[in-house]
Amino acid sequence: MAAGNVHAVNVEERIRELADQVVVLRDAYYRGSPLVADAEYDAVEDELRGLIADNPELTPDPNPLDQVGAPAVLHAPVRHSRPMLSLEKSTTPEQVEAFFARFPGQPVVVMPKLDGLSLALVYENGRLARAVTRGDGTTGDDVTPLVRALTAGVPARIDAPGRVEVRGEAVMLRSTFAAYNAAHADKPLINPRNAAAGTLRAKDPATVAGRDLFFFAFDLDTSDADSAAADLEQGLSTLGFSVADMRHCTDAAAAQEVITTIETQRDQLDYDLDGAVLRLADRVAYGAAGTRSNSPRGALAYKFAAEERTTVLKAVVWDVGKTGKIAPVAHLEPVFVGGTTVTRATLANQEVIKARGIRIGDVVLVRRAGDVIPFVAGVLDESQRTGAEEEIVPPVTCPSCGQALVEQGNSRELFCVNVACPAQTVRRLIHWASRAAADIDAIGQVWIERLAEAGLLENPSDFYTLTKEQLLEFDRVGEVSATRMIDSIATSRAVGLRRALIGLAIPMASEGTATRLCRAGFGSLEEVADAGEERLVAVEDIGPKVAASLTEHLTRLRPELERLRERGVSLDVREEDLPPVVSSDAPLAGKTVVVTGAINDPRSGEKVARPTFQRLCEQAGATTATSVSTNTDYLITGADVGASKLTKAEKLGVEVVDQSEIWQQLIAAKIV
Ligand SMILES: NC(=O)c1ccc[n+]([C@@H]2O[C@H](COP(=O)([O-])OP(=O)(O)OC[C@H]3O[C@@H](n4cnc5c(N)ncnc54)[C@H](O)[C@@H]3O)[C@@H](O)[C@H]2O)c1
Ligand SMILES: [Zn+2]
Repeated sequence: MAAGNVHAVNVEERIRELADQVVVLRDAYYRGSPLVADAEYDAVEDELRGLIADNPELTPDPNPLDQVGAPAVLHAPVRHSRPMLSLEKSTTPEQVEAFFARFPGQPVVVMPKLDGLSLALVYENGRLARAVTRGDGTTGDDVTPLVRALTAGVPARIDAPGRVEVRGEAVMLRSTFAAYNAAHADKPLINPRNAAAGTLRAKDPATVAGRDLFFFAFDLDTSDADSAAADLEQGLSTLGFSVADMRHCTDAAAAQEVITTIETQRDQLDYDLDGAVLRLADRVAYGAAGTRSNSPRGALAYKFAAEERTTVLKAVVWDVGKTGKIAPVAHLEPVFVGGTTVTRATLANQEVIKARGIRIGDVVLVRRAGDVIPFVAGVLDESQRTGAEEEIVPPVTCPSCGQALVEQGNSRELFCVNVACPAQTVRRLIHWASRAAADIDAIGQVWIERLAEAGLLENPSDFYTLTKEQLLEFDRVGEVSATRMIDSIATSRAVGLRRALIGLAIPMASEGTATRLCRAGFGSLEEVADAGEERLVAVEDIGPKVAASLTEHLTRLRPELERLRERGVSLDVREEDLPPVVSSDAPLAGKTVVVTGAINDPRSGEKVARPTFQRLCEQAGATTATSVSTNTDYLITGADVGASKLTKAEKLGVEVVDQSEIWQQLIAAKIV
């Protein structure tokens, strides 16, 4: 038999196999229970597309790649005025260049490819008439009541005559997703996209209460051509929509730069995105470019690395933390996700493991998005189980010291309360030496473990009795490294109140707590230990639980504080931990501000780091906060501000102030 024939038969079979897989995977996905991660589904599509391109005569009929993925059931079908399509995908700069080459001279907007579900909002004479899902692209589901109840960013009225159709993406913000899962450990959502789709599939809005969504607009169609601007972004924002973050570009190089910016800023955004979208900025030009079987010609998607992948859960190790919390850590078959290779992920606590039904040996979905540590989001396809999977059994005694564990809170978190627990001892020593605390940078984790094992370290104060001679007795320690270690310890004696408090790892006391105590006028760690709960709760943002924990643990640590003092360690407040001296005519006195966007000094044009600018605002009398709340007076905006922060400010009635205005005040007050 000729080799060519074997090949042909195999290719034909493979194409059929892949096409069948696409149908099955899409069906499960659009029913709300995906069987694989998106990246794995995309790989199936890519292989199929590649084989069909090389063997056009073997194109399956029907070809699933020419269809828009559709949900199985439609409750209230509505036909779209024009099809809602998929997007052509690209992954290389050459493909971006080819897109620009197709439309010479046309300006293009580049925006995030939001990961939610698309919606069409139809307005008739200024009133929201219908909100419809994409469905199979031709016919979608009418989800108006759910959208009205749960989706922010969908105005009930707009100022435009006739029929106006606005399309965009309904997403669950990452902050909403995290808050919802924290409050519903027994019913966690798997990821924001699935959560958004599931929410708008609900039959009864009551069952999805708290699952708030946000609508970002990216498409506009008007019956009356003159009723909105030709520029897409301008048209949408004039009508009052939160527009997907669009940047105008006139050539491929500029677009590529924006794509890179979106990808690098991805972790700081409050929504999931799986790529960037390029699209003709002019609405008439976009319409005139027309469509292919399932995608518009005037747009192109650029795909980013996946933030979710599936892999095998090999084992679960219960890890003892510095406060005695015993947390389940997933050991995984290495997997590339969120830009790095992940081998460990958190499983949160025993309630979450139970709710997600995870077993050892399962193929699990791992999610690493934003600055959140990787976590195991669940098991997608239970039919892959072989029967050899094992239950995850929480320990009843401490894996380090053997003492019986205690359970705390609704999530039944496990704690070892033995203050002499060796694992906790080592964790606490490592924490004391870490950058945010004493910063003993010449002694790494491995050395701390070794020194603790040798009986030389038990408490942080023991660092300060170590001698060069003791260190030289260890293998592979020479004169140079021993001297470096001792010098590094000596430098750390200046640690001071704020960082020493961080270093002592008191349960519930955060870095913010330490900062606030310094600013509230506490002069030393002993003063905090002696203050009593009443004086502590008087400090802004310190509640009764934190105050009780501080008092209890600092009382217990009293002898340790004495030892630290005796060994020359400063526990007094440091200049840098105090609020800046504010002059009487400070322009921002008494104001609470949030800074967002890119900050530049208008005099030099140079970029200014956000913490530096915040410090300047503080010197002008302001208190800085990280997120907009009802307490915020001003949202100070730099360049490229995301729509979600602005909308939130608007909702809460917070005044939005451009950075230029603040710079003028800083300059006038001679702060800069
Ligand atoms: N896990 C699975 O088993 C599985 C199965 C099927 C599909 N999927 C996933 O679903 C997607 C399928 O592709 P698709 O056709 O639904 O969408 P697509 O990736 O082709 O993109 C089209 C969609 O992008 C959205 N979008 C977001 N931001 C946009 C913007 N700024 N401008 C225009 N559109 C924007 C719109 O909702 C639009 O419908 C892929 O991400 C795929 O991985 C996964
Ligand atoms: Zn223990």
